[in-house]
Amino acid sequence: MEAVKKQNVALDIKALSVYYGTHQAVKAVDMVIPKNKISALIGPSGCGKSTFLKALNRMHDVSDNRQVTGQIIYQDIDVNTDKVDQYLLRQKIGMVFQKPNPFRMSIRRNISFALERHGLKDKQLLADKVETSLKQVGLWDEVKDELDKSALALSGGQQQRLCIARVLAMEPDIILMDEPTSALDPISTGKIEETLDELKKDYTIIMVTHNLAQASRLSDYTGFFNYGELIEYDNTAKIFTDPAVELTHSYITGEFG
Ligand SMILES: Nc1ncnc2c1ncn2[C@@H]1O[C@H](COP(=O)(O)OP(=O)(O)OP(=O)(O)O)[C@@H](O)[C@H]1O
Repeated sequence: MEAVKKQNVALDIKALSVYYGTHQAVKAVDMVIPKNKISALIGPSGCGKSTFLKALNRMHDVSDNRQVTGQIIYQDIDVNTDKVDQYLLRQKIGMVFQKPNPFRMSIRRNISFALERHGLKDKQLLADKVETSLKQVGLWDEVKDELDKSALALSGGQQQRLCIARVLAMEPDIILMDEPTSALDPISTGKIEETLDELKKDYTIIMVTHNLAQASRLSDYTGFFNYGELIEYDNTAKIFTDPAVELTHSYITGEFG
């Protein structure tokens, strides 16, 4: 991949390894992730994509016999150290999971809850935040008249867009997504893809996907993982048409996986 200018780097990952006990699930990954682009992470089941993604905002509970070594440079700081407040880090590097996980609360509260806990009290500001973030995910028109209804009454696709809106309300720089559409129908998937395409103007998105067609139509860059190693990371068009490594070609063409 061509060098990325420093001001365009969202994350500079150096020799990142993750261990579950003695099992090394991620093996010394180096990766420079460009800002305001969508990067897709692909590879066969169990190759360490989710483990890698979770390490980026320190979701691994080290007390659980896990170890994460290496550096994750975000805004000139290595965030893979205990000195960094994980709570603040997760605001700046938010996460959306495979299965929509809205809080058991109203649509409005799903967005405002964390903001209120952060001390935002002004009702008008809170209302503005709810509206803006729901508009960003294209959900506002669908829910504006029922903001006090339970979020659990929404469809799966709407719930996932609400979860994305909830992350956006915290004003992150980077959004991590672990197979964000794999539990959704094709229409909801299409809406989320449209949303992500729109969001990348302002946010860096790093997304694990099993869906190669999705990676190829949506992402700017693609990283191929195998057995915990990053085999290659490059422009998506290059990975899908002319990868540097034969193994990537075999995976893309469905020879294994
Ligand atoms: N909580 C855990 N404890 C122990 N080993 C784990 C744990 N989670 C994952 N692993 C192991 O780490 C390796 C990588 O798993 P991971 O879920 O990161 O892969 P993946 O590429 O995201 O897989 P998939 O595409 O199936 O979701 C696998 O060998 C898996 O068995």
